[in-house]
Amino acid sequence: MAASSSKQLSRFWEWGRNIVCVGRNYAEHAEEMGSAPPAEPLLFLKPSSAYVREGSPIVRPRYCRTLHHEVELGVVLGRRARAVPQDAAMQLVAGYALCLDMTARDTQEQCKMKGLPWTLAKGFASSCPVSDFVPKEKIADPHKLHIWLKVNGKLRQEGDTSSMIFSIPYLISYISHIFDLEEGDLILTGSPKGVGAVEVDDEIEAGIGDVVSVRFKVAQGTEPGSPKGV
Ligand SMILES: O=C(O)/C=C/C(=O)CC(=O)C(=O)O
Ligand SMILES: [Mg+2]
Repeated sequence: MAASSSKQLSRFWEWGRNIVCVGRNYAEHAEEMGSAPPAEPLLFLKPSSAYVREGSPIVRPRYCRTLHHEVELGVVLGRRARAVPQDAAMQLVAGYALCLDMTARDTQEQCKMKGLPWTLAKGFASSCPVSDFVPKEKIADPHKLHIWLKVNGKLRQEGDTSSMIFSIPYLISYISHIFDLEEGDLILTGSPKGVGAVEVDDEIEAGIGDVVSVRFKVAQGTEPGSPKGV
């Protein structure tokens, strides 16, 4: 199948595509979480309904008391990838996006203690805010990007993608040997250190250098029927 053009992929989040997340891909973030850096990529998924765009709020689920920000570089696939060797992986990339891996940290701690998957902590509605699509031609080297995040104007997180434990071609190749990646899929490549809590009415601003930035407000979820099992 031919690769999609940047124009076709500019609204990748509307396609209902997969969101594949990489955890503990920065040693200093693994350390701040009290976790060891992984020997192999740690993967989890968010549902495509987790996407949220500027103009809509990030909604803290009712079952969450400690909602954390994680700023991450997102990689958007331009075509299907199955068992791709590392040296061919970058040809499948269409572009990038600034992404937030919003995390119900208290729920995640409960899940970790009970040996449960992280879905409730990582996959709730609006847990994946994304920026505009950045075509790959605009990024000279995705492993030399400064990603940053402010809360109410105060710098909370910054990191350089050169510090990733597993590179983008390694991740694409690794994931594509487990399941097919599809055109429009998004890979969140992990958070640098400095994750922290946000409160209702806070404003998050985050970006990739001066290439792209986004702003989101935090709101309280009001849906009844919150999970009680965690
Ligand atoms: O190690 C932990 O307790 C938590 C790790 C994460 O939440 C993983 C990520 O999402 C990440 O590193 O970006
Ligand atoms: Mg993350």
